[in-house]
Amino acid sequence: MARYLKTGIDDSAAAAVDANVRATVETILDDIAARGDAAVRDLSIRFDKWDREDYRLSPSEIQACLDQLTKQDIHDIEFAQTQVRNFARFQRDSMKDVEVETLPGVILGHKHLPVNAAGCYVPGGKYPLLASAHMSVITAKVAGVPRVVTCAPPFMGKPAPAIVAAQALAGADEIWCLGGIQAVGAMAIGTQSMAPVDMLVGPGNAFVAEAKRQLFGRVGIDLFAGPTETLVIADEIGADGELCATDLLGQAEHGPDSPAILLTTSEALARDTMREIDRLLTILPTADIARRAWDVYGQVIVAEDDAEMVRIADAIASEHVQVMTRDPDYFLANMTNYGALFLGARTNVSYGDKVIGTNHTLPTKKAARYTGGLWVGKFIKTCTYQKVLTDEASTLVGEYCSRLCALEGFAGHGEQANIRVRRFGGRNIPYAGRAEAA
Ligand SMILES: NC(=O)c1ccc[n+]([C@@H]2O[C@H](COP(=O)([O-])OP(=O)(O)OC[C@H]3O[C@@H](n4cnc5c(N)ncnc54)[C@H](O)[C@@H]3O)[C@@H](O)[C@H]2O)c1
Ligand SMILES: [Zn+2]
Repeated sequence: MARYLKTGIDDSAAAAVDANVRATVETILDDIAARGDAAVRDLSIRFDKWDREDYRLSPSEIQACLDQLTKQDIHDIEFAQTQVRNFARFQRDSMKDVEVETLPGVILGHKHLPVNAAGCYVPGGKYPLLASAHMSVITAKVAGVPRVVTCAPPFMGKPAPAIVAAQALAGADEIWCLGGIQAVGAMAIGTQSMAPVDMLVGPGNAFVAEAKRQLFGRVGIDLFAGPTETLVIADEIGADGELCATDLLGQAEHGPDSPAILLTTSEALARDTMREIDRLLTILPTADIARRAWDVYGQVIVAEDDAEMVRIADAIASEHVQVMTRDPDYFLANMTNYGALFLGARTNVSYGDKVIGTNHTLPTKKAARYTGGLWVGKFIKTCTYQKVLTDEASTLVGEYCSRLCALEGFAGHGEQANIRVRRFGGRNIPYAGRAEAA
Protein backbone atom coordinates (compact mmCIF):
# COMPACT_ATOMS: atom_id res chain seq x y z
CA MET A 1 0.00 0.00 0.00
CA ALA A 2 1.32 3.42 -0.97
CA ARG A 3 1.98 5.98 1.78
CA TYR A 4 1.67 9.75 1.45
CA LEU A 5 4.56 11.68 3.03
CA LYS A 6 2.92 14.90 1.79
CA THR A 7 -0.64 15.44 0.54
CA GLY A 8 -1.98 18.31 -1.60
CA ILE A 9 -5.20 20.37 -1.74
CA ASP A 10 -8.39 18.30 -1.23
CA ASP A 11 -10.96 17.76 -3.99
CA SER A 12 -13.71 19.97 -2.58
CA ALA A 13 -11.38 22.98 -2.24
CA ALA A 14 -10.24 22.45 -5.84
CA ALA A 15 -13.88 22.19 -7.01
CA ALA A 16 -14.75 25.52 -5.35
CA VAL A 17 -11.91 27.21 -7.26
CA ASP A 18 -13.17 25.65 -10.52
CA ALA A 19 -16.74 26.87 -9.90
CA ASN A 20 -15.51 30.42 -9.44
CA VAL A 21 -13.55 30.34 -12.69
CA ARG A 22 -16.56 28.86 -14.54
CA ALA A 23 -18.84 31.69 -13.46
CA THR A 24 -16.33 34.43 -14.36
CA VAL A 25 -15.76 32.96 -17.82
CA GLU A 26 -19.48 32.63 -18.55
CA THR A 27 -20.18 36.30 -17.79
CA ILE A 28 -17.24 37.51 -19.85
CA LEU A 29 -18.04 35.38 -22.91
CA ASP A 30 -21.63 36.69 -22.86
CA ASP A 31 -20.28 40.22 -22.82
CA ILE A 32 -18.00 39.56 -25.82
CA ALA A 33 -20.88 38.00 -27.76
CA ALA A 34 -23.09 41.01 -27.02
CA ARG A 35 -20.66 43.91 -27.47
CA GLY A 36 -17.77 42.59 -29.61
CA ASP A 37 -14.76 44.89 -29.88
CA ALA A 38 -16.03 47.26 -27.18
CA ALA A 39 -16.16 44.41 -24.66
CA VAL A 40 -12.75 43.10 -25.71
CA ARG A 41 -11.24 46.52 -25.19
CA ASP A 42 -12.87 47.00 -21.76
CA LEU A 43 -11.69 43.56 -20.64
CA SER A 44 -8.18 44.16 -21.91
CA ILE A 45 -8.02 47.39 -19.93
CA ARG A 46 -9.48 45.71 -16.84
CA PHE A 47 -7.29 42.58 -16.77
CA ASP A 48 -4.13 43.71 -18.56
CA LYS A 49 -4.20 47.54 -18.31
CA TRP A 50 -3.83 47.46 -22.09
CA ASP A 51 -5.72 50.00 -24.14
CA ARG A 52 -5.58 50.32 -27.94
CA GLU A 53 -7.95 51.16 -30.76
CA ASP A 54 -6.86 48.08 -32.67
CA TYR A 55 -5.26 45.05 -31.01
CA ARG A 56 -3.88 43.56 -34.21
CA LEU A 57 -0.15 44.22 -34.60
CA SER A 58 0.93 45.96 -37.79
CA PRO A 59 3.82 44.68 -39.94
CA SER A 60 6.04 47.49 -38.63
CA GLU A 61 5.25 46.63 -35.00
CA ILE A 62 6.11 42.99 -35.74
CA GLN A 63 9.38 44.01 -37.37
CA ALA A 64 10.20 46.22 -34.37
CA CYS A 65 9.83 43.20 -32.10
CA LEU A 66 12.14 41.09 -34.30
CA ASP A 67 14.68 43.95 -34.27
CA GLN A 68 14.81 43.91 -30.46
CA LEU A 69 16.16 40.36 -30.36
CA THR A 70 19.81 39.42 -30.74
CA LYS A 71 21.10 37.18 -33.52
CA GLN A 72 21.57 34.45 -30.93
CA ASP A 73 17.94 34.83 -29.75
CA ILE A 74 16.67 34.45 -33.31
CA HIS A 75 18.97 31.49 -33.96
CA ASP A 76 17.73 29.75 -30.79
CA ILE A 77 14.08 30.32 -31.67
CA GLU A 78 14.72 29.03 -35.18
CA PHE A 79 16.46 25.92 -33.83
CA ALA A 80 13.48 25.11 -31.60
CA GLN A 81 11.03 25.79 -34.43
CA THR A 82 12.95 23.48 -36.75
CA GLN A 83 12.71 20.64 -34.22
CA VAL A 84 8.96 21.17 -33.77
CA ARG A 85 8.37 21.43 -37.52
CA ASN A 86 10.41 18.31 -38.33
CA PHE A 87 8.58 16.11 -35.84
CA ALA A 88 5.20 17.56 -36.86
CA ARG A 89 5.96 16.77 -40.53
CA PHE A 90 6.92 13.23 -39.63
CA GLN A 91 3.65 12.84 -37.73
CA ARG A 92 1.69 14.36 -40.63
CA ASP A 93 3.21 11.77 -42.94
CA SER A 94 1.86 9.02 -40.68
CA MET A 95 -1.70 10.10 -41.50
CA LYS A 96 -2.82 8.43 -44.69
CA ASP A 97 -5.84 9.03 -46.86
CA VAL A 98 -7.47 5.68 -47.62
CA GLU A 99 -9.70 4.30 -50.38
CA VAL A 100 -10.76 0.66 -50.44
CA GLU A 101 -13.20 -1.61 -52.30
CA THR A 102 -15.05 -3.27 -49.38
CA LEU A 103 -17.52 -5.22 -51.59
CA PRO A 104 -17.31 -5.64 -55.37
CA GLY A 105 -18.18 -2.17 -56.76
CA VAL A 106 -18.36 -0.47 -53.33
CA ILE A 107 -15.67 2.15 -52.74
CA LEU A 108 -15.18 3.71 -49.28
CA GLY A 109 -12.56 6.25 -48.38
CA HIS A 110 -11.45 8.95 -46.01
CA LYS A 111 -9.64 12.20 -46.71
CA HIS A 112 -7.75 14.39 -44.28
CA LEU A 113 -8.86 18.01 -44.49
CA PRO A 114 -7.31 20.79 -42.40
CA VAL A 115 -9.67 23.29 -40.77
CA ASN A 116 -9.83 26.61 -42.64
CA ALA A 117 -8.96 28.88 -39.72
CA ALA A 118 -7.32 28.21 -36.35
CA GLY A 119 -6.88 30.50 -33.34
CA CYS A 120 -3.64 29.82 -31.46
CA TYR A 121 -3.42 31.14 -27.92
CA VAL A 122 0.07 31.84 -26.57
CA PRO A 123 0.13 32.36 -22.80
CA GLY A 124 2.03 35.32 -21.45
CA GLY A 125 0.60 36.49 -18.16
CA LYS A 126 3.37 35.42 -15.79
CA TYR A 127 6.14 34.62 -18.33
CA PRO A 128 6.34 35.38 -22.06
CA LEU A 129 5.86 31.75 -23.12
CA LEU A 130 7.14 32.07 -26.67
CA ALA A 131 7.53 28.29 -27.01
CA SER A 132 3.74 28.00 -27.23
CA ALA A 133 3.91 29.91 -30.53
CA HIS A 134 6.02 27.14 -32.07
CA MET A 135 3.74 24.48 -30.66
CA SER A 136 0.49 25.74 -32.11
CA VAL A 137 1.29 28.02 -35.06
CA ILE A 138 3.87 25.72 -36.68
CA THR A 139 1.75 22.65 -36.07
CA ALA A 140 -1.26 24.35 -37.68
CA LYS A 141 0.81 25.37 -40.69
CA VAL A 142 2.26 21.86 -41.12
CA ALA A 143 -1.32 20.55 -40.99
CA GLY A 144 -2.14 22.91 -43.87
CA VAL A 145 -4.41 25.43 -42.10
CA PRO A 146 -4.72 28.43 -44.47
CA ARG A 147 -5.56 31.12 -41.87
CA VAL A 148 -3.72 31.02 -38.54
CA VAL A 149 -4.62 33.74 -36.05
CA THR A 150 -2.58 34.02 -32.87
CA CYS A 151 -3.06 35.98 -29.64
CA ALA A 152 -0.82 36.60 -26.66
CA PRO A 153 -1.33 39.05 -23.80
CA PRO A 154 0.90 42.09 -23.32
CA PHE A 155 3.85 41.53 -21.02
CA MET A 156 4.94 44.40 -18.79
CA GLY A 157 2.63 46.79 -20.63
CA LYS A 158 3.48 45.95 -24.25
CA PRO A 159 3.69 43.09 -26.75
CA ALA A 160 6.46 40.69 -25.65
CA PRO A 161 9.12 40.94 -28.41
CA ALA A 162 10.17 37.29 -28.13
CA ILE A 163 6.58 36.02 -28.37
CA VAL A 164 5.82 38.21 -31.38
CA ALA A 165 9.06 37.12 -33.07
CA ALA A 166 8.19 33.46 -32.49
CA GLN A 167 4.62 33.97 -33.77
CA ALA A 168 5.95 35.69 -36.91
CA LEU A 169 8.78 33.21 -37.57
CA ALA A 170 6.32 30.35 -37.10
CA GLY A 171 4.28 31.72 -39.99
CA ALA A 172 1.18 33.20 -38.33
CA ASP A 173 -1.15 35.12 -40.64
CA GLU A 174 -2.53 37.50 -38.00
CA ILE A 175 -0.87 38.50 -34.72
CA TRP A 176 -3.01 40.14 -32.04
CA CYS A 177 -1.90 41.38 -28.64
CA LEU A 178 -4.79 40.12 -26.51
CA GLY A 179 -4.80 37.87 -23.47
CA GLY A 180 -7.05 35.60 -21.47
CA ILE A 181 -10.78 35.11 -21.96
CA GLN A 182 -11.05 38.15 -24.22
CA ALA A 183 -8.50 36.67 -26.63
CA VAL A 184 -10.04 33.23 -27.01
CA GLY A 185 -13.56 34.70 -26.86
CA ALA A 186 -12.82 37.14 -29.70
CA MET A 187 -11.18 34.46 -31.85
CA ALA A 188 -14.05 32.00 -31.42
CA ILE A 189 -17.03 34.36 -31.49
CA GLY A 190 -15.54 36.99 -33.81
CA THR A 191 -15.91 40.76 -33.43
CA GLN A 192 -16.34 43.72 -35.75
CA SER A 193 -12.56 43.72 -36.33
CA MET A 194 -11.72 40.00 -36.11
CA ALA A 195 -13.22 37.26 -38.29
CA PRO A 196 -14.01 34.14 -36.23
CA VAL A 197 -11.90 30.98 -36.45
CA ASP A 198 -13.06 27.36 -36.72
CA MET A 199 -10.99 26.00 -33.86
CA LEU A 200 -9.06 27.17 -30.81
CA VAL A 201 -5.79 25.64 -29.65
CA GLY A 202 -3.05 26.28 -27.15
CA PRO A 203 -2.44 26.23 -23.42
CA GLY A 204 -3.27 28.86 -20.84
CA ASN A 205 -4.19 29.51 -17.25
CA ALA A 206 -7.40 28.27 -15.63
CA PHE A 207 -9.44 31.10 -17.24
CA VAL A 208 -8.17 30.37 -20.75
CA ALA A 209 -8.66 26.60 -20.42
CA GLU A 210 -12.19 27.06 -19.07
CA ALA A 211 -13.07 29.60 -21.79
CA LYS A 212 -11.99 27.12 -24.46
CA ARG A 213 -14.07 24.43 -22.76
CA GLN A 214 -17.17 26.66 -22.78
CA LEU A 215 -16.59 27.68 -26.41
CA PHE A 216 -16.34 24.07 -27.54
CA GLY A 217 -19.26 23.32 -29.82
CA ARG A 218 -19.31 26.81 -31.31
CA VAL A 219 -15.73 26.03 -32.40
CA GLY A 220 -13.51 22.99 -32.10
CA ILE A 221 -10.82 22.87 -29.47
CA ASP A 222 -7.62 20.87 -29.29
CA LEU A 223 -7.93 19.66 -25.69
CA PHE A 224 -8.23 20.82 -22.11
CA ALA A 225 -4.74 22.30 -21.51
CA GLY A 226 -4.79 24.24 -18.25
CA PRO A 227 -2.25 24.86 -15.48
CA THR A 228 0.86 22.70 -15.79
CA GLU A 229 1.18 19.45 -13.84
CA THR A 230 4.20 17.27 -13.34
CA LEU A 231 4.74 13.81 -11.94
CA VAL A 232 8.25 12.53 -11.25
CA ILE A 233 8.55 8.75 -10.95
CA ALA A 234 11.95 7.83 -9.50
CA ASP A 235 13.98 5.31 -7.59
CA GLU A 236 17.41 5.54 -6.00
CA ILE A 237 19.07 3.91 -9.02
CA GLY A 238 17.63 6.33 -11.58
CA ALA A 239 17.84 9.61 -9.67
CA ASP A 240 18.86 11.48 -6.54
CA GLY A 241 17.12 14.06 -4.39
CA GLU A 242 18.66 17.08 -6.14
CA LEU A 243 17.54 15.89 -9.59
CA CYS A 244 13.99 15.11 -8.40
CA ALA A 245 13.68 18.40 -6.53
CA THR A 246 14.96 20.38 -9.53
CA ASP A 247 12.46 18.70 -11.84
CA LEU A 248 9.53 19.21 -9.46
CA LEU A 249 10.26 22.90 -8.83
CA GLY A 250 11.08 23.51 -12.50
CA GLN A 251 7.45 22.86 -13.35
CA ALA A 252 5.92 24.20 -10.11
CA GLU A 253 7.26 27.62 -11.14
CA HIS A 254 4.57 27.81 -13.89
CA GLY A 255 2.02 29.07 -11.39
CA PRO A 256 0.69 28.75 -7.84
CA ASP A 257 -1.89 26.23 -9.09
CA SER A 258 0.61 23.82 -10.67
CA PRO A 259 0.70 20.36 -9.01
CA ALA A 260 4.10 18.66 -8.71
CA ILE A 261 4.12 15.10 -7.43
CA LEU A 262 6.96 12.74 -6.52
CA LEU A 263 6.16 9.03 -6.77
CA THR A 264 8.92 6.70 -5.64
CA THR A 265 9.65 3.27 -4.24
CA SER A 266 12.35 4.74 -1.99
CA GLU A 267 11.45 6.52 1.23
CA ALA A 268 15.07 7.67 1.54
CA LEU A 269 14.87 9.35 -1.90
CA ALA A 270 11.53 10.90 -0.95
CA ARG A 271 12.97 12.45 2.23
CA ASP A 272 16.08 13.60 0.38
CA THR A 273 13.94 15.24 -2.30
CA MET A 274 11.88 17.12 0.29
CA ARG A 275 15.06 18.40 1.93
CA GLU A 276 16.44 19.47 -1.46
CA ILE A 277 13.19 21.27 -2.29
CA ASP A 278 13.49 23.30 0.92
CA ARG A 279 17.09 24.14 0.03
CA LEU A 280 16.39 25.06 -3.61
CA LEU A 281 13.45 27.25 -2.59
CA THR A 282 15.95 29.51 -0.83
CA ILE A 283 17.90 30.12 -4.09
CA LEU A 284 15.48 29.68 -7.03
CA PRO A 285 14.64 33.16 -8.41
CA THR A 286 11.03 32.10 -9.05
CA ALA A 287 10.70 30.46 -5.62
CA ASP A 288 7.82 32.71 -4.67
CA ILE A 289 5.49 31.03 -7.20
CA ALA A 290 7.03 27.55 -6.94
CA ARG A 291 6.76 27.52 -3.13
CA ARG A 292 3.04 28.36 -3.22
CA ALA A 293 2.45 25.60 -5.77
CA TRP A 294 4.48 23.08 -3.76
CA ASP A 295 2.87 23.98 -0.43
CA VAL A 296 -0.71 23.71 -1.70
CA TYR A 297 -0.52 21.14 -4.53
CA GLY A 298 2.73 19.21 -3.96
CA GLN A 299 2.57 15.52 -3.06
CA VAL A 300 5.08 12.83 -2.12
CA ILE A 301 3.98 9.22 -2.47
CA VAL A 302 5.98 6.12 -1.54
CA ALA A 303 4.85 2.95 -3.37
CA GLU A 304 5.75 -0.72 -2.91
CA ASP A 305 7.04 -1.48 -6.40
CA ASP A 306 7.02 -0.41 -10.06
CA ALA A 307 3.67 -2.08 -10.74
CA GLU A 308 2.03 -0.04 -7.98
CA MET A 309 3.68 3.11 -9.36
CA VAL A 310 2.10 2.41 -12.76
CA ARG A 311 -1.35 2.05 -11.16
CA ILE A 312 -0.98 5.27 -9.15
CA ALA A 313 0.46 7.20 -12.11
CA ASP A 314 -2.40 6.08 -14.38
CA ALA A 315 -4.92 7.24 -11.75
CA ILE A 316 -3.20 10.64 -11.51
CA ALA A 317 -3.08 10.92 -15.34
CA SER A 318 -0.58 13.77 -15.12
CA GLU A 319 0.22 16.12 -17.98
CA HIS A 320 3.97 15.41 -17.74
CA VAL A 321 5.45 12.21 -16.41
CA GLN A 322 9.18 12.09 -15.92
CA VAL A 323 10.55 8.61 -15.28
CA MET A 324 13.95 8.24 -13.62
CA THR A 325 14.06 4.62 -12.47
CA ARG A 326 16.27 1.60 -13.13
CA ASP A 327 14.05 0.69 -16.12
CA PRO A 328 12.15 3.65 -17.62
CA ASP A 329 10.97 1.54 -20.57
CA TYR A 330 8.82 -0.48 -18.16
CA PHE A 331 6.67 2.66 -17.78
CA LEU A 332 6.55 3.25 -21.55
CA ALA A 333 5.36 -0.33 -21.97
CA ASN A 334 2.77 -0.28 -19.17
CA MET A 335 1.43 3.21 -18.52
CA THR A 336 -1.83 4.23 -20.24
CA ASN A 337 -2.66 7.74 -18.92
CA TYR A 338 -0.20 10.60 -19.49
CA GLY A 339 0.16 13.72 -21.61
CA ALA A 340 3.81 13.02 -22.42
CA LEU A 341 6.52 10.73 -21.05
CA PHE A 342 10.11 11.83 -20.42
CA LEU A 343 12.17 8.69 -20.11
CA GLY A 344 15.46 8.57 -18.24
CA ALA A 345 17.52 11.18 -16.40
CA ARG A 346 19.12 12.55 -19.59
CA THR A 347 15.93 14.25 -20.69
CA ASN A 348 13.37 16.27 -18.76
CA VAL A 349 10.14 18.24 -19.11
CA SER A 350 11.93 21.50 -19.87
CA TYR A 351 13.48 19.99 -23.04
CA GLY A 352 9.95 19.12 -24.16
CA ASP A 353 8.57 22.50 -23.11
CA LYS A 354 11.11 24.52 -25.03
CA VAL A 355 13.01 22.81 -27.76
CA ILE A 356 13.24 19.06 -28.34
CA GLY A 357 10.36 18.91 -30.84
CA THR A 358 7.44 17.07 -29.22
CA ASN A 359 4.47 19.35 -28.57
CA HIS A 360 4.22 20.97 -25.15
CA THR A 361 0.48 21.62 -25.28
CA LEU A 362 -0.74 18.71 -23.22
CA PRO A 363 -3.84 17.51 -21.33
CA THR A 364 -4.36 18.54 -17.69
CA LYS A 365 -6.91 17.73 -14.97
CA LYS A 366 -6.98 14.06 -15.94
CA ALA A 367 -7.87 14.78 -19.60
CA ALA A 368 -4.98 12.41 -20.36
CA ARG A 369 -7.51 9.62 -19.75
CA TYR A 370 -9.08 10.41 -23.13
CA THR A 371 -6.66 12.50 -25.20
CA GLY A 372 -3.02 13.02 -26.01
CA GLY A 373 -1.52 16.45 -26.59
CA LEU A 374 -1.71 18.88 -29.48
CA TRP A 375 -0.38 17.54 -32.79
CA VAL A 376 -1.07 18.00 -36.51
CA GLY A 377 -3.94 15.50 -36.31
CA LYS A 378 -5.91 17.87 -34.06
CA PHE A 379 -6.17 20.41 -36.91
CA ILE A 380 -7.26 17.79 -39.40
CA LYS A 381 -10.73 16.40 -40.00
CA THR A 382 -10.96 12.80 -41.15
CA CYS A 383 -13.87 12.96 -43.59
CA THR A 384 -15.34 9.90 -45.28
CA TYR A 385 -16.83 9.45 -48.74
CA GLN A 386 -18.36 6.58 -50.71
CA LYS A 387 -19.11 5.60 -54.28
CA VAL A 388 -21.03 2.64 -55.71
CA LEU A 389 -19.71 1.76 -59.15
CA THR A 390 -22.05 -0.96 -60.43
CA ASP A 391 -25.80 -1.69 -60.67
CA GLU A 392 -25.19 -5.02 -58.93
CA ALA A 393 -23.51 -3.37 -55.94
CA SER A 394 -26.26 -0.75 -55.62
CA THR A 395 -28.92 -3.47 -55.73
CA LEU A 396 -27.16 -5.71 -53.22
CA VAL A 397 -26.63 -2.93 -50.66
CA GLY A 398 -30.09 -1.51 -51.46
CA GLU A 399 -31.92 -4.75 -50.60
CA TYR A 400 -30.20 -5.01 -47.24
CA CYS A 401 -30.83 -1.32 -46.61
CA SER A 402 -34.53 -1.65 -47.49
CA ARG A 403 -35.06 -4.44 -44.96
CA LEU A 404 -33.00 -2.73 -42.24
CA CYS A 405 -35.02 0.47 -42.72
CA ALA A 406 -38.27 -1.48 -42.37
CA LEU A 407 -36.96 -2.92 -39.11
CA GLU A 408 -36.52 0.63 -37.81
CA GLY A 409 -39.81 1.93 -39.21
CA PHE A 410 -38.07 4.41 -41.49
CA ALA A 411 -40.26 4.43 -44.61
CA GLY A 412 -38.53 7.42 -46.24
CA HIS A 413 -35.09 5.93 -45.77
CA GLY A 414 -36.42 2.63 -47.08
CA GLU A 415 -37.69 4.33 -50.21
CA GLN A 416 -34.25 5.87 -50.84
CA ALA A 417 -33.04 2.28 -51.11
CA ASN A 418 -36.08 0.89 -52.93
CA ILE A 419 -35.98 3.40 -55.78
CA ARG A 420 -32.43 2.28 -56.53
CA VAL A 421 -33.24 -1.41 -56.30
CA ARG A 422 -36.06 -0.79 -58.83
CA ARG A 423 -33.91 1.30 -61.19
CA PHE A 424 -30.58 -0.47 -61.01
CA GLY A 425 -31.77 -4.00 -60.16
CA GLY A 426 -35.05 -4.15 -62.05
CA ARG A 427 -36.81 -5.49 -58.91
CA ASN A 428 -40.46 -4.81 -58.31
CA ILE A 429 -40.84 -3.41 -54.78
CA PRO A 430 -44.02 -1.52 -53.79
CA TYR A 431 -43.64 2.11 -52.76
CA ALA A 432 -42.35 2.26 -49.15
CA GLY A 433 -42.34 -1.54 -49.12
CA ARG A 434 -39.65 -3.96 -47.97
CA ALA A 435 -37.30 -5.82 -50.28
CA GLU A 436 -37.66 -9.58 -49.87
CA ALA A 437 -34.56 -11.64 -49.19
CA ALA A 438 -33.13 -13.04 -52.41
N1 LIG B 1 -1.23 22.37 -20.33
C1 LIG B 1 -0.27 22.86 -21.10
O1 LIG B 1 0.02 22.29 -22.14
C2 LIG B 1 0.47 24.10 -20.70
C3 LIG B 1 1.63 24.46 -21.40
C4 LIG B 1 2.24 25.65 -21.07
C5 LIG B 1 1.70 26.48 -20.09
N2 LIG B 1 0.59 26.09 -19.43
C6 LIG B 1 -0.04 26.92 -18.41
O2 LIG B 1 -0.37 28.17 -18.99
C7 LIG B 1 -0.60 29.07 -17.92
C8 LIG B 1 -0.14 30.44 -18.28
O3 LIG B 1 -0.79 31.29 -17.38
P1 LIG B 1 -0.56 32.83 -17.30
O4 LIG B 1 -1.54 33.33 -16.29
O5 LIG B 1 0.87 33.10 -17.08
O6 LIG B 1 -0.85 33.39 -18.73
P2 LIG B 1 -2.18 33.35 -19.65
O7 LIG B 1 -1.77 34.05 -20.89
O8 LIG B 1 -2.73 32.00 -19.76
O9 LIG B 1 -3.25 34.23 -18.89
C9 LIG B 1 -3.07 35.61 -18.73
C10 LIG B 1 -4.42 36.28 -18.92
O10 LIG B 1 -5.34 35.82 -17.95
C11 LIG B 1 -6.31 36.81 -17.75
N3 LIG B 1 -6.63 36.88 -16.32
C12 LIG B 1 -5.78 36.96 -15.30
N4 LIG B 1 -6.46 37.03 -14.14
C13 LIG B 1 -7.77 37.00 -14.43
C14 LIG B 1 -8.98 37.04 -13.67
N5 LIG B 1 -8.95 37.12 -12.35
N6 LIG B 1 -10.15 36.96 -14.32
C15 LIG B 1 -10.18 36.87 -15.67
N7 LIG B 1 -9.08 36.84 -16.44
C16 LIG B 1 -7.89 36.91 -15.83
C17 LIG B 1 -5.73 38.12 -18.26
O11 LIG B 1 -6.51 38.57 -19.32
C18 LIG B 1 -4.36 37.75 -18.77
O12 LIG B 1 -4.10 38.33 -20.03
C19 LIG B 1 0.07 28.49 -16.69
O13 LIG B 1 -0.94 28.05 -15.81
C20 LIG B 1 0.84 27.32 -17.27
O14 LIG B 1 0.97 26.28 -16.34
C21 LIG B 1 -0.04 24.93 -19.74
ZN1 LIG C 1 6.84 23.68 -18.14
